[in-house]
Amino acid sequence: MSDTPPNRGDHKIAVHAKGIVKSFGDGGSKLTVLKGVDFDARDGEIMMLVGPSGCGKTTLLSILAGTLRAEQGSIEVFGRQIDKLSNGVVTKFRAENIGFIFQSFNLIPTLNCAENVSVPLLIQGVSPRKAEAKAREVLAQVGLGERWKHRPNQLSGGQQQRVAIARALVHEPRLIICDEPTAALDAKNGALVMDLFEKIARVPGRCVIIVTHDNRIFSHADRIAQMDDGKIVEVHDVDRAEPPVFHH
Ligand SMILES: Nc1ncnc2c1ncn2[C@@H]1O[C@H](COP(=O)(O)OP(=O)(O)OP(=O)(O)O)[C@@H](O)[C@H]1O
Repeated sequence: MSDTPPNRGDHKIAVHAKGIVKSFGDGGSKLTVLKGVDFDARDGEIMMLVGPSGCGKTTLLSILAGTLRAEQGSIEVFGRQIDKLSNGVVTKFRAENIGFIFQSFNLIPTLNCAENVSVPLLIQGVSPRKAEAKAREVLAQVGLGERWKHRPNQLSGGQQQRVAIARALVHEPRLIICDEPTAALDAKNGALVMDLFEKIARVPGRCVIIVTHDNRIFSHADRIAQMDDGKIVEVHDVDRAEPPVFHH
């Protein structure tokens, strides 16, 4: 696509969210989860988002990915203001530009791994044969080359998580948004996946945003935003040699 990320200060900004407010429910049961979130992620970086359970991280990710609408605030993704787009246009924008890895994997149980991973390519009109070949290539990159014919229920939780990661990466989206991508992974596979994210994020025009509680992966971040009670309270630059420790 032709949108160019805007420059802010010395950095190109891939994602710029300002004043995001989001509530669930109404009347007496109304819960305001995001209370004016300002959040930036730069072009070419891995940005992590941490914070206590229930502080609004997943809600913010869903709004950045355009799967949930904010009540107030603006969101630019690679220079495109997605909060102003109609549902249909946002869905198309997401399909072309965003890979979303959900906490719950959301794999289709009746499809095998390669078919699951092919879905974003098929949506873009790639032929099934080409889509499956590309899907198998990406499955091999996440260490599941031999398992492409398995159905999700024939895989462990960690293997399913890697299939979900392959599906989010297969169409080479510019923005990858991940909710706890390493939660079900052992150290070896967690490192494999993070290496892959690093390769992706470092390419200009790309960006990876990760919500995580996994302090084993903090050293892979360029910056870490800390969230509390519906707001970003601090943003740290990461010292690779001495990644920060957060307590939840
Ligand atoms: N669809 C919804 N309807 C009502 N309440 C919701 C909905 N989605 C989230 N919430 C509430 O919003 C709050 C924030 O949830 P969210 O999932 O964003 O938190 P989180 O920081 O990602 O938590 P965790 O680290 O436990 O995943 C929680 O109190 C949750 O119960």
